[in-house]
Amino acid sequence: MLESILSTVGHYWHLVLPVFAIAYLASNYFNKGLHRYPGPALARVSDVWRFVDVWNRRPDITHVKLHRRHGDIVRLGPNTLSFSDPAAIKTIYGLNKGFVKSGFYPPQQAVSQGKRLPSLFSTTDESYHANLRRSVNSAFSMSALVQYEPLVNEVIELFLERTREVYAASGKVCDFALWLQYFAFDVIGQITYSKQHGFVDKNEDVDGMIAYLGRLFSYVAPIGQMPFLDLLVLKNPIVLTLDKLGFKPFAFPITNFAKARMSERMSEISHDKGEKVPSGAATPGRGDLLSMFLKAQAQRPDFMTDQRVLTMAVSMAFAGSETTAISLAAVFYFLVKHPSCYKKLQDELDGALREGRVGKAENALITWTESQTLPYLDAVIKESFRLHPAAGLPLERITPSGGITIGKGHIPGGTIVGCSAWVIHRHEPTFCPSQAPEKYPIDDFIPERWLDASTEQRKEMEATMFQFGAGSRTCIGKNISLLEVYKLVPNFLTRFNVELDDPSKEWKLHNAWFVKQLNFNVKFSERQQVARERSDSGKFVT
Ligand code: HEM
Repeated sequence: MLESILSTVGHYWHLVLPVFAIAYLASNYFNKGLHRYPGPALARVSDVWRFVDVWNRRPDITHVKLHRRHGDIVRLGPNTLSFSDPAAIKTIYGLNKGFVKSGFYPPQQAVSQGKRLPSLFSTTDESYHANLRRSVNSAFSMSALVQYEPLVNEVIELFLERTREVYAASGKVCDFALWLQYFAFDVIGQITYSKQHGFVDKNEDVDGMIAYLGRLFSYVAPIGQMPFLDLLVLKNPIVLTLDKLGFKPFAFPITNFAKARMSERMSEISHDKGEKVPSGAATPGRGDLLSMFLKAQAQRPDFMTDQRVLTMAVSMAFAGSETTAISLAAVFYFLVKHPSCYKKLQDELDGALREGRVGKAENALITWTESQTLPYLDAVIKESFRLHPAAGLPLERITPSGGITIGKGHIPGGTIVGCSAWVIHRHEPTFCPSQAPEKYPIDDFIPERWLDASTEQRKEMEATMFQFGAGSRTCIGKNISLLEVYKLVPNFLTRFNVELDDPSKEWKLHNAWFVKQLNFNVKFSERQQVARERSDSGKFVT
C-alpha cells in the first residue's frame, strides 16, 4: 500500500509538489481567519515577505506606508499583525494581559558553554523575567539617577575635551553618529563598572565592540522574522558544541570586558574583606550598576547567580549603547537640518546660562535638574524621539491562548501582534495639536507641537510616546538614557557650533532592529559667546 502511494507520488511529483505548495500557502493565507486583515499579498502567505522587507533595512518606511494605505491593522505575515492605533498599546503591552514576547527575541540571546543566556531583554519566560526585574529594579529608579550623574559627568567632560582637541581645533570632519556611539558606550562602561571602555579617549572602536554589535543587530533583525533560521545558523548544534568545547567563533567582545571587570571587582571585595569572597558577597559602595547587581545577588544568592549578574552587565551595553547614541544623533541631526529650531534652542540655553539659571555647578556642566527647567530643550528632545525612535520594528508579542480583543478585532490566541514606534508616533489625532492640525504636519520636525498643545493633549502625546516600549517589558534603562540625552545635548551646544559638512547630503538610515544613522558628517567650532570665566565668587559668568 505504502509502496504504491510512494511510487504514484514519485511518478507524479511535478503535480504533487505544486499541490502541496498551494495547500501550504492556502493554509497560511486562511490561518486562524487572519485573511480578513489587509496586507501585502505575499505577506499573507509567507514570512519570507517580512524577512526580505527587514533585510532591505527600511521596514519602518514599509510599515508606515502600509498603515496609511490599509488602516489600523495590517497583516505582516501569515501569523503576524501590526497595529497603529495607540489604543492597542494598553491591551498588547498592558500588565497581566497574558501576552509574551515572540520568537523574534531568542535569536538575540548570547550563548555561553553551549547554552543560551536569556537576558532581561531577550527572555520569553515571563515569570523568570518578573523575578529578574524585581531583583534589579531599584538600580534603575529615578532616585538612583543621583548616584549615576557624577559618573555620566566624567564621560561628558572627556567627550567635550576630546571633541575640542580632535575635531573643533583641527576643523576635521566628524562622523557624528559614530562619535556619539563612542560616547554612549563609554557612559555604559562608566555607569556599569565605573570604568570606561576607552572609545572616546582613543577615538576608536575598542576591540571592535561596535562593529560586532552592528553585525549582530544586522543578523537578528531579519532572522527574527523567521526565528527557526537561527537554529540553523548561529544556534545550530555544531556552533553550540564548539562553544561548549571552548571554541568561540562568535564570542561577544563585550562579554570579555564584563568578565574582566567582574573578576576585578570580586578581588577588590575579597581584598577589602581580607578573605576569599563567595559569590553573592556585598560590594564596596561605588554606586555603579555592577555594585547594585552584586547587592541584588547578596539579597537573593540562589536566584542572582554569577552568570545572571554577568548577563545583566552585558545586556547594559547591548540594550543601552546603540539606542542612546541613535537618539542623541537624531536630536543633533534635526537641529542642524532646522536652523530656526537650532537658533531658538541656543537662545534658550544662552539665556539660561547668562541669567545663572543653569551651569551653576562647580564643573560648569548643566545638571540633570537644571536641564528639566528648559522647555524648548524638552520639546526638541521629545520631537526627535517622536520622529526617530531607536527601535525600528514592531515590539512583537504573542496573544494569550484564548484570544483577545484588540481595538475592533478579536485576535485568536497564538497570533504575533505588535506596535512599531515609527507608526504609533505618526498617529495624527494624537500628535497634531487639534486647534490647527495643518500647522503641524505629522512627518515634519516641529518642536512647537509640544509647546502649543493644550495641557490635556500634551499629556496624551506624552502617554502615547512608545520609544521605550510599554508595560512590564518597558525599557528599564529609560531614566539613565534620559539623563544622558538631557545632559549631553545642552552641554554640547553651549560649547560647540555644529554644522553639516555637506548640507546637500542626507543621512542614510539602516534599520537593523535599531535605526542607525550613516553619513551624518559634521564640523564643529568652539563657541565664543559662551566661553566662561570664573568670577571671584567661584561661579561661572558668561
Ligand atoms: C534612548 C535610549 C533607549 C531606548 C530608545 C531604549 C528602548 C528600549 C525599548 C523599546 C525596549 C523594549 C523592548 C521590547 O519591548 O521589545 C527596551 C528595553 C530594555 N532596555 Fe532600553 N532603551 C534605551 C536605553 C537603555 C539603556 C541606557 C539601558 C541600560 C542601561 C537599557 C536597557 C534595557 C533593558 C535591560 C531592556 C529590557 C527590559 C525588560 O524586558 O524588562 N535601555 N529599551
